[in-house]
Amino acid sequence: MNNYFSSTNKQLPVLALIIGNSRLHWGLFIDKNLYTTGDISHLPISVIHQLAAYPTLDNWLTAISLPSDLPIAPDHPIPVILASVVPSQTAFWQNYPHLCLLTLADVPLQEMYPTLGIDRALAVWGAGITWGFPALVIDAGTALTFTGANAQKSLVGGAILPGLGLQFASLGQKTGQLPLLETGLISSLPPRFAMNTSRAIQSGIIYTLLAGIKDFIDHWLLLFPESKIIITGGDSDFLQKHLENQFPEIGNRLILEKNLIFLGMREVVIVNY
Ligand SMILES: Nc1ncnc2c1ncn2[C@@H]1O[C@H](COP(=O)(O)OP(=O)(O)O)[C@@H](O)[C@H]1O
Ligand SMILES: CC(C)(COP(=O)(O)O)[C@@H](O)C(=O)NCCC(=O)O
Ligand SMILES: [K+]
Repeated sequence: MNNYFSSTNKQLPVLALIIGNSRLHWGLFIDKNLYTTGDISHLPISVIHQLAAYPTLDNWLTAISLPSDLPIAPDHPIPVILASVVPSQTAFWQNYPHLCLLTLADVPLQEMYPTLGIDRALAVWGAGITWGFPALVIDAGTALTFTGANAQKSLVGGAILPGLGLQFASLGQKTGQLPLLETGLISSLPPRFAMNTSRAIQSGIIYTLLAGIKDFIDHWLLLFPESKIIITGGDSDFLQKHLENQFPEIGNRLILEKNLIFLGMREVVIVNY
């Protein structure tokens, strides 16, 4: 791990970046605490090269909308901890000074398989450390993933399926006459047996997704009845709200934590150095 992250610098600000398949999620740690977060589009390579050449706070202020009143000097270099599941994006960051690129080797979870996503490893580790093991994480991002760990802090495994937005996009893009719908525009659940095309798509995708999530949770709880279940990702508010309505006994035990992966990053890098 980069020397910058050694104990002498532990009071300094650190920017944590998670590169997902849809967006870049950033979180600024100051003094080991998550100070502020945001979600933005992937940064263009030109901006990343500029940041690598001048990695100072004032350059970061123009690249992402950090608060302007931070307790950090404008010429202070900002170290970056990066967790990426998009290799083409990871490559753009290789020359950033003070870069800490997280890999599975940084996560103390046992029995991981080599191609497990670093986001999933960090999320389930963060969940277990914060709420206790066993833990099941549901990450409702571009892909929707289930990732479980047992009381021995070993990966039990999980599942991957297209996320809510990707399910709408696949119907909108791969068919001749279905509209492209967006999750953000759905204010209420459709009738299950719908009488127009948009509501029929919403019904099909949302009710099968909610039922599928319930089924995975039921199976997990047969194995680990006392497990905590944490939901995160861009569609987590939407899914939690509707799971709560449809299946109150499951909805009520779901913990919603939008910053779950940052909690994992904090555990594996920030608090230990
Ligand atoms: N402003 C937004 N841009 C993109 N997706 C969004 C936005 N707000 C909510 N979402 C939802 O978030 C999902 C993507 O989740 P996110 O956790 O951001 O993905 P990833 O981590 O894979 O990049 C999409 O399915 C979409 O429905
Ligand atoms: C499953 C994922 C695509 C999820 O990514 P996301 O939806 O958060 O962008 C990512 O964790 C990944 O590429 N995983 C590698 C395969 C695996 O975890 O088994
Ligand atoms: K995800």
